[in-house]
Amino acid sequence: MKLRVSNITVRLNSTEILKEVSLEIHRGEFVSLLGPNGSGKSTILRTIYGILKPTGGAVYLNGKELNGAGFEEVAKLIGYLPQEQSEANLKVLDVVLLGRTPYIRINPGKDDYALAMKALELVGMENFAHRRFSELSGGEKQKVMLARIFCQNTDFMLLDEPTAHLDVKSQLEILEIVKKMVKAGKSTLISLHDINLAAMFSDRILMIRNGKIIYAGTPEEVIRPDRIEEVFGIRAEVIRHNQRILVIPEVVR
Ligand SMILES: Nc1ncnc2c1ncn2[C@@H]1O[C@H](COP(=O)(O)OP(=O)(O)OP(=O)(O)O)[C@@H](O)[C@H]1O
Repeated sequence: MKLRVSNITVRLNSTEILKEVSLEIHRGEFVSLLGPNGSGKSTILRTIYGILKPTGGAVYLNGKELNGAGFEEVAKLIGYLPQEQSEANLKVLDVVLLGRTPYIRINPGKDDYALAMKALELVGMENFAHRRFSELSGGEKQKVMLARIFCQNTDFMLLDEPTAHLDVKSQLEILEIVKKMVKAGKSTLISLHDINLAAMFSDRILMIRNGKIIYAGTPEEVIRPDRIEEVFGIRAEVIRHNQRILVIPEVVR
């Protein structure tokens, strides 16, 4: 399992949003994209999934170019959690079952329902199975959307801000689930805003600014005060505590 993004350039409305971005993700890797608002994190994820077409470069999964592959083929290999949640007027269980779409021929079978319920249990939302998705809170919706990705059971997960809307315990629980899946052989590329969470869970971090990956490496290599200042425009102290990296931003005046 290897995902290779080779020199992709993306132009939207004649503005160059991504500039020759290259990256690789291997089996069993948890890789985070860190960067300020508008730096291009979602655009990278959307381009890998094939929603946006690059004007230059290409995306390869296991050596095969993804551009041109059919939706079903891609959806069996890659699960994509978008930033915005669908407001579909469906029951929670049916939203999760959408993750089984690439595998379902006519109607979902017993196994599909069982996998969807298991995924809901994984995110602690099994009691919400028969509620309307549109009536849930932001965090509850986020967990249901994650359950959908988990029951899609792909080798590769693209997660755009999976912890947005979640309380601190849920943030840790969700990233723990993803980490466990990664340890079991899956891979993930995650866009995150919380530098401390990224440092805690990532094998590697890609720092992006103005549509370019400018630093890449382990959290120890990348999370440094000078780099945080360059990428985010803030001063921060970086401390090591109990083998963890903690970033303490200075108050911006
Ligand atoms: N369809 C579009 N047309 C023109 N510009 C676009 C379009 N979609 C996105 N952009 C711009 O591309 C840039 C990158 O957006 P993107 O959503 O990838 O950033 P991001 O790093 O994910 O930001 P955030 O942290 O705020 O989610 C932004 O400046 C955005 O305004």
